[in-house]
Amino acid sequence: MENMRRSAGDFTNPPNYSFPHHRLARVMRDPTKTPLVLVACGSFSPVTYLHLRMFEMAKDYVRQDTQFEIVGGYLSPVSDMYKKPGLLSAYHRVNMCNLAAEESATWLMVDPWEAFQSYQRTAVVLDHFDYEINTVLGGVHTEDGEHRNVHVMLLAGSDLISTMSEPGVWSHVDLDHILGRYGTFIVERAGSGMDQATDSLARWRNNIHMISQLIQNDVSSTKVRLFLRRGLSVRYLLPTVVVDYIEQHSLYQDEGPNSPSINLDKGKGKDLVSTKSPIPQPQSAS
Ligand SMILES: Nc1ncnc2c1ncn2[C@@H]1O[C@H](COP(=O)(O)OP(=O)(O)OP(=O)(O)O)[C@@H](O)[C@H]1O
Ligand SMILES: O=C(O)c1ccc[n+]([C@@H]2O[C@H](COP(=O)([O-])O)[C@@H](O)[C@H]2O)c1
Repeated sequence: MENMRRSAGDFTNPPNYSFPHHRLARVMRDPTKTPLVLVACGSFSPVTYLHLRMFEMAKDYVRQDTQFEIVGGYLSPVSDMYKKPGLLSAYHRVNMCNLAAEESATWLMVDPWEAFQSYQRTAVVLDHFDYEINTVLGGVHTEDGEHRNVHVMLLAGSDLISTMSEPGVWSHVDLDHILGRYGTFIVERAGSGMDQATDSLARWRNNIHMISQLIQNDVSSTKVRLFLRRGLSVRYLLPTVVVDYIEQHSLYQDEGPNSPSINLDKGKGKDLVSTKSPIPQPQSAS
């Protein structure tokens, strides 16, 4: 299954879906490198500067320490069915991500594929990107017209990778698919140690790239939501267009049905109360 490529019938698409690729570089600058697309999966409720910063940190790392060339980056907001505390509707989360991506880097896009349908496991999401970019679009080319398949990789914070060592959260088959076939860039996150995050993932270590945070910044969506509920300013924690959107639509005024009560502790508030979503029963990733 590791080397198997999916076909159209393996995926369910939301109504009127088309894969966004307007900012995907179709011609590589350096033919000696491997083209790379970064995919960040998460709630993005709301998207913050830290989410955008993850892409910039990965870009520096990729340029300095790898043989990859980034041809595009995607935010992939999770489905409403994920039912995580504080998860605003996919409609608003996707809109906010689009506003943030459009005004930020020129290579960032938002794929609404998983947001507007049933919950899709991350292994399936990465397969979807691989399928859309390499099978449907036909990959990319060098300046000499040589075809290249694009490598898709997961971009995540160390807290997300830590959950991969927690029993019952990810299926082993999916982990092997995500880390064995695709690989990941892990951005250090305050309160979630890098070594601890990857200890039990050692067998895939060649596909796991660790990126240290040289400027500590522990903005989290949880804290932003809490600030908003308390009427505190969130300006300069997230793009101004997103702050304006939140104000215009009066978002995050209530805790919402899934929200536990949280405190402004260090980290994400996750130490005080479990915010882990009930993950729907995994189907096979093959
Ligand atoms: N401050 C941060 N440092 C490093 N990674 C981060 C940071 N904030 C978010 N991420 C990463 O971004 C991805 C998407 O995160 P997500 O949308 O869950 O944001 P969040 O701030 O963790 O949300 P919440 O507070 O609602 O749990 C995850 O891989 C997460 O680890
Ligand atoms: O695929 C899985 O089995 C799986 C298990 C746990 C989490 N995930 C994904 O990881 C992301 C977690 O986001 P968050 O906001 O809970 O940090 C979200 O995109 C989930 O779909 C995926």
